[in-house]
Amino acid sequence: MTLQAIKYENGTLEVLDQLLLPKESKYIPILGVEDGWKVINKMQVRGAPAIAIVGCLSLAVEISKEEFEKKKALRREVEGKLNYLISARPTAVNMKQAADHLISYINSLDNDESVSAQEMQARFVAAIEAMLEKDISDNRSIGEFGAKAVLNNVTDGEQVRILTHCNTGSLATAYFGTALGVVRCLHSASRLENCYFTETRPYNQGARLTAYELVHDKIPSTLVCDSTVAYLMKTAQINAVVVGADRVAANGDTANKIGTYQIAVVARHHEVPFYVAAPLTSIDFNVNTGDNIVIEERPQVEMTHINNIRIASPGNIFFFFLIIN
Ligand SMILES: CSC[C@@H](O)[C@@H](O)C(=O)COP(=O)(O)O
Repeated sequence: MTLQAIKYENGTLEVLDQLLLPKESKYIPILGVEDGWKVINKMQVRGAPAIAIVGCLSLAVEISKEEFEKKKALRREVEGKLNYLISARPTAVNMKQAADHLISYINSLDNDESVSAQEMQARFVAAIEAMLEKDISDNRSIGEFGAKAVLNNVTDGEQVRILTHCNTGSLATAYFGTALGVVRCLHSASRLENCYFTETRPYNQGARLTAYELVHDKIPSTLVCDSTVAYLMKTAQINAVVVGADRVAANGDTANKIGTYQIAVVARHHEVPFYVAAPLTSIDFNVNTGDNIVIEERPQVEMTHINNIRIASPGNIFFFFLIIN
């Protein structure tokens, strides 16, 4: 059975509610942009590439239902709604890149006098639908390149131990994944001894989602506490750390799930190669360095509660770790 977090067919969209996983597999119908914005903002769908795909597909669903007599009206609606979707989660750049690309595409269709309003609508929806296929083929390439890069540092035939953080698999993308795609490729080449993955507080994308995917694919793996990473590197002979990215600045600085930085520092200390596996759509050439990446601030309840049960002592505490991306 294939793990399918995004189900789209002929203008109908459903997404797997990732907040309920692994306890429950429930799909949420997305009837338009407002629903798309909500599932992204509430993190029912998450992972930078999946955010962009679901955001854009929610727009495809909405405009497929409408009739446009004037091309300008379609262009205006598309532009406004894409800009709105970007605001759902600011750090992941993929939605912004997709919006820029689609806005310039719709402008070119608008300027082309041989294209009717109906044709413009159909072509625009087809361009969004193509994003799904493109993401899957990009992920497979990332997986292959990444596996090769990791294996370049080890002797012929040696099996490797990988550490990853957060969830970067089928649930975070259209399918296959970025960093987890590298793990999948190493496993199918019979070169993976074990994939260690962090629980990834506060939202436990590792414990809930990466665990779910690795068990599903029968990939040898071990869940570790976030605070185990330094000890693991000292004792478990990790061959490489592979993580995803929410946004990569022009100089290579990378923003990813909170905790990624400390893993990178520890990897450097232990001389373990550290790889960021990401598609070109995660690179933001408009931002020179990581200092200029807008970091998302999440509600403190995501840290103080698990499944609506308070785990932090109540009181007037200043919660420093509000920033989780
Ligand atoms: C292929 S997913 C890339 C990143 O988005 C991923 O590494 C990550 O940190 C996801 O964080 P999330 O906050 O769950 O959206």
